[in-house]
Amino acid sequence: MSSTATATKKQQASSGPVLDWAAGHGPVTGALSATTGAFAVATTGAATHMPPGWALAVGAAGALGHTIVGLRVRNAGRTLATRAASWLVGAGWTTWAMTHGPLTWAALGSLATMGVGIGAAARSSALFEEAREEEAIAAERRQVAADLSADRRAIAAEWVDRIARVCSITVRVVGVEQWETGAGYSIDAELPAGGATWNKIAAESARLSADARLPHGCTATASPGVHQGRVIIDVTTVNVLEQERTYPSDYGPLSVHTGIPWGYRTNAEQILAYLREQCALIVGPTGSGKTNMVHSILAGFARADDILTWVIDLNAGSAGLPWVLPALNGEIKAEDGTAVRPGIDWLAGTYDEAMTMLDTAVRVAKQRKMGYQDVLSRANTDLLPISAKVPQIMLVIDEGAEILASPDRHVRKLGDKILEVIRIARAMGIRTVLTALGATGSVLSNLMIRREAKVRVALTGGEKEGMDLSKMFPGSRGLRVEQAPYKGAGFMGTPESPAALFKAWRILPNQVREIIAATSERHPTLDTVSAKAAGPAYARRWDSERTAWMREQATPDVAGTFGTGDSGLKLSAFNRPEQAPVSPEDEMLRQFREQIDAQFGTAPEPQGPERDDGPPAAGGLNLSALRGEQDSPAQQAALALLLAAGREGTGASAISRALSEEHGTSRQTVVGWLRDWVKDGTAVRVGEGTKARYVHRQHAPEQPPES
Ligand SMILES: Nc1ncnc2c1ncn2[C@@H]1O[C@H](COP(=O)(O)OP(=O)(O)OP(=O)(O)O)[C@@H](O)[C@H]1O
Repeated sequence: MSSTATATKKQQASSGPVLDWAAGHGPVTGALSATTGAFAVATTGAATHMPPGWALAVGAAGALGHTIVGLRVRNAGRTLATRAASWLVGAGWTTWAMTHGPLTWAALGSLATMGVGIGAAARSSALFEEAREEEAIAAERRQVAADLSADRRAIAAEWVDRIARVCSITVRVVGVEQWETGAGYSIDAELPAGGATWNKIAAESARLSADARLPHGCTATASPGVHQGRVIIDVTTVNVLEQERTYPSDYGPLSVHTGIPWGYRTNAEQILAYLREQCALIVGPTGSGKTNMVHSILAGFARADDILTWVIDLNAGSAGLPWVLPALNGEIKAEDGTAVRPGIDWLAGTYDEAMTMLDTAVRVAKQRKMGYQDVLSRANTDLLPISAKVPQIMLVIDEGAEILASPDRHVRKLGDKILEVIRIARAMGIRTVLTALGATGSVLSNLMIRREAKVRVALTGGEKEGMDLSKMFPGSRGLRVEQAPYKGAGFMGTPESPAALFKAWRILPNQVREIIAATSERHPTLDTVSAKAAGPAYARRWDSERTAWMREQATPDVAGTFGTGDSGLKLSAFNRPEQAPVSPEDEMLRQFREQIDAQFGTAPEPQGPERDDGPPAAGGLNLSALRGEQDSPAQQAALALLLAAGREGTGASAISRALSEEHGTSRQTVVGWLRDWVKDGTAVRVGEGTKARYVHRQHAPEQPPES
């Protein structure tokens, strides 16, 4: 819209002028309006013997009015002249026509010629006006660019001098790029002929930083440019490692394929961990911010729609509890008031549970290898294609490195299982994140860890003792512990991003709760092939006897695990005697079980590759109701197997085979249970004779609508 039209609109809106001298006309309508107006005035004026001088006076006033308005909206001189001339020519013709008679061929012919003339003049002045506006905008842009490049030129000149002074090399700066994060800039420079290399500048990093008077924690780091005669110098001007930055509040979906953000670099850019094939090792002494970092890692995994997170924490469960308790406690509800799923898929806090989890992981990996042969051959790959339907399992093992290096034979068994998972499960989509307090020598000398765990983090948090960065990041030079003296800060290196300074985001319990709520619907469920292999060990993971250890750990202030006093999780339900007819813990676990049962079924909802993704179906079987005296663990396990069998269903023989080792259940007993379940609607029998299968009602083909 032209400035004239804009000004007109504004004017109308504010004062509403009686005579609109700036009334919008195009070249054609303007000319038409002028000529028809002049003709009308001339004919009426002649008929009524109006003094011809009046027409001239009106024309002069029109020219004046339009000129004033034109000046106010800053029309070009050419536009003003065109408009004023149109008024005056029109008025002149009217005066002449009134004197000599408007209805003569001479008057009409000259009027038509005048109309065409006014139209052409108006068109040319409109075009000129448009061009003038465009030129003004371009000039403004040129000015901004000039200011910017003046800035860059100043930086370039300053660094050419500095490099000459400190390194005795005269470079030519090719480009300066200011970082979008505002934390510094990069200089692209050409090295002089004569064999100067980028390393010579890199070696003087500390002196260059001092010469540039950079704040503490900021660096000037040189790295190779596009070819060996070029160098890139990254200069940080703001020490973002010193600042406390909270976990980004965008909890949008992530994927194992697109990388999971674990923190940010000194240029404030996110650093991503790609864990489809890699395992990770995080080392941090007590107080370095390791627990906080684990929480921000779990946050990233919770946000992914193709990751299931299994956590082992034999140390009071602090790594996993905040991701389970708010859901377990019923503190968080979905928007529609239904229960939310915990932010992690399984939490092992005891030796036995950890062993069960690791055994399950091994079984799942082996089963996937067999069950997905056709998928692998169709995709022509030996890496199982991970998706929301066939999710990656991320095993997060707090102080896992200590488990691996433990002198205790019992604990070492767990360590061996961890190594087995790392060894066999890469292709099948199970990877581990191990944390370590330190003592990494023996762990890092383990070939399996060296080969498979190349995503590495060393949190220093000011700790200088026992931090051997050269072992954590072999081949990296110039990393010094004292560069990152802040909690949550340290070094991170991945196959994609060389080891360098970084910091983890601070994540507080309220964000953990927000993420649990925001991601509840997004978590995948274990695929049918894996769920079958996982069996009851997985399906019953939230059972009361299995989660009993949480009762001891669920002290009133789990917030302590976040190192914060006031904004911690308030696990009030643990301390609410009025809600605890038996004991607060039993009541809490009962509620949790009911919620999980009601919302998702205690067993996973296997979603085979053939099924659509979707939110977990509500109204799963309330297993809590079945958990009576007569309901034996074997029967519960059988029911879990039925659930895990999904749409395909299963039979008495298969169930009894699966139960025989642990429970010694006979086929006959299972037949009895199946018959009972068909009677009470828990299961549906499909097929006949040898093809007869039992399908849990959740997966039954024609499931009656829930009442
Ligand atoms: N990324 C961070 N940014 C800012 N401060 C942090 C960060 N991470 C940790 N901190 C601070 O450091 C303190 C200790 O953190 P955290 O409990 O995670 O350390 P830790 O290494 O797990 O120690 P411990 O083993 O004793 O639990 C926190 O209370 C917090 O004040």
